Amino acid sequence: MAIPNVRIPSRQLYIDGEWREPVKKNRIPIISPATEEIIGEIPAATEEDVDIAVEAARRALARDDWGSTTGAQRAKYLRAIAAKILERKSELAKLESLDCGKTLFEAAWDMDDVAASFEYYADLAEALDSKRKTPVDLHLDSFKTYVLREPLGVVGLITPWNYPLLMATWKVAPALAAGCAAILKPSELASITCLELGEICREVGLPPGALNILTGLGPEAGAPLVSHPHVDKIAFTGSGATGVKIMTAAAQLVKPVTLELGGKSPIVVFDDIDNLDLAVEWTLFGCFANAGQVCSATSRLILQESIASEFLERLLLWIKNIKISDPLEEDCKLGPIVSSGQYEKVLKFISKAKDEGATILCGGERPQHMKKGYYVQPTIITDVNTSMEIWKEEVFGPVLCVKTFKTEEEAIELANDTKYGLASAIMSKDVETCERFTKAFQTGIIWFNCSQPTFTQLPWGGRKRSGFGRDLGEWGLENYLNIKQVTQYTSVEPWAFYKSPSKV
Ligand SMILES: NC(=O)c1ccc[n+]([C@@H]2O[C@H](COP(=O)([O-])OP(=O)(O)OC[C@H]3O[C@@H](n4cnc5c(N)ncnc54)[C@H](O)[C@@H]3O)[C@@H](O)[C@H]2O)c1
Ligand SMILES: C[N+](C)(C)CCCC=O
Ligand code: NA
Repeated sequence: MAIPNVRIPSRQLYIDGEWREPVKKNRIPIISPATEEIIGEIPAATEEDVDIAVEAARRALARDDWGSTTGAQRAKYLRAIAAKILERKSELAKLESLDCGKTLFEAAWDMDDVAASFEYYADLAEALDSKRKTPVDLHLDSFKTYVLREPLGVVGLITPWNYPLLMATWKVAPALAAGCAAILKPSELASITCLELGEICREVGLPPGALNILTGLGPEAGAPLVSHPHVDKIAFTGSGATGVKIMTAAAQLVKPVTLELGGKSPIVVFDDIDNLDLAVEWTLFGCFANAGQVCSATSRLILQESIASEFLERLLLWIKNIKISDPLEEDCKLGPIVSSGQYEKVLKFISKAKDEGATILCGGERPQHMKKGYYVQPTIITDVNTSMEIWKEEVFGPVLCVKTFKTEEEAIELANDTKYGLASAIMSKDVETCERFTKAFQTGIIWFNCSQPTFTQLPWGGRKRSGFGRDLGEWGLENYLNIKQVTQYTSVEPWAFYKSPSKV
């Protein structure tokens, strides 16, 4: 096994521009998903730390060095952060891989995306200066009006472990671009790189309190953020169950939330595809990248019956080439699941599918050559019916389930046969078929002839039980802006609704 030449920094909470020990001094061990060993620890914030961080954020908004900045000034901080991320890319990628088990290659990809997101929102922060005040012409002589776009205030950002720094960045970068003061609560299962973002913010001189980073458990550090009266908005990415808790708690204060939740996304493959291998590779990538721990994973393969057996044979051949190893090893294509809890959950989904009568076409177990770590083989499940758990529930592991279809109507029905609505993919050479599916798919993201490519400029989010609101693109920035209308009476004439006492 490759021994990583990277030290895991020991950090405190990042509050008000400095490192602070949690009030209760609690810490949480970091367990390597590849070796099951304790490799470090993170600070565990509680309600008391949330109060301190919220006050620091409020002070930042009240101070000129953050609260009165122009978008162009904020863009400089965002670009400086992007530059530092790239400078430390190799180290950050290793830390991410050690912490959550993703392959080093994918972790390095993430770091490029992180830097690109900070750069992108730097551009949008600059552009915001000219859009801050928009006159609205009412075609009236007596009124002049305009609309202001202002920072929303103090925002709480609660994020998951599958793309730790990237998911945090999708919220931190637009929140800072908008001029908000933010409190980030990353997942307790993978917080290392998010804490390093704190060090980067300190190094680039981001004004104290503009970004605070509180690591810790969901109920202890996340919940108090949601119910804090001075947190103006919660942006959340994570599981549906937590999303419901957050929405319920936020509703008590009529606090706005955006929720990016899970999915059970379909990939529909038609028999007119020219290149079977191309479709096979996207199918694999769509379900097994990041060991299937992707909210948008296309984990339901819906195959046209006429090519089903040939397609499955090709899938089995390609799967043999997936290198399962320590995620830091060169060419590793499948690392471990993030934690023992998630690992057990994935194996339970597979055994329940077997119990319900499905066939495990390949995989289904821990790979024999991996003696330690939370590894699961890439798994394909056939003979699935639509009442089975494996068809309906998000596994969040390398598990693909397969059904076949004869007609387009049947394919659409199967694709939409889910409570989720995040993403869908279609593989066909016929543009009109693809367009009909675009209309029919009940999801926020649609991929033609591919699965998963994600671009910072495009809106990301779902509908149905996959949540609401959009990260990324200009929509991501809107999440953190308050819209304020200003109406001015410009006439010198009386309003004349009441009778004036001076006019007897
Ligand atoms: N739609 C998307 O863009 C997207 C992206 C990544 C992950 N996900 C989803 O996230 C899930 C996996 O992530 P996870 O296991 O980290 O999710 P999770 O819901 O367990 O945790 C997410 C975050 O919420 C916090 N949290 C937990 N309980 C809380 C509470 N009561 N109050 C406030 N915060 C609380 C956690 O500490 C963590 O930071 C999957 O379902 C996946 O589909 C969605
Ligand atoms: C950029 N990816 C790979 C599509 C990740 C999406 C985030 C959801 O888990
Ligand atoms: Na971890």
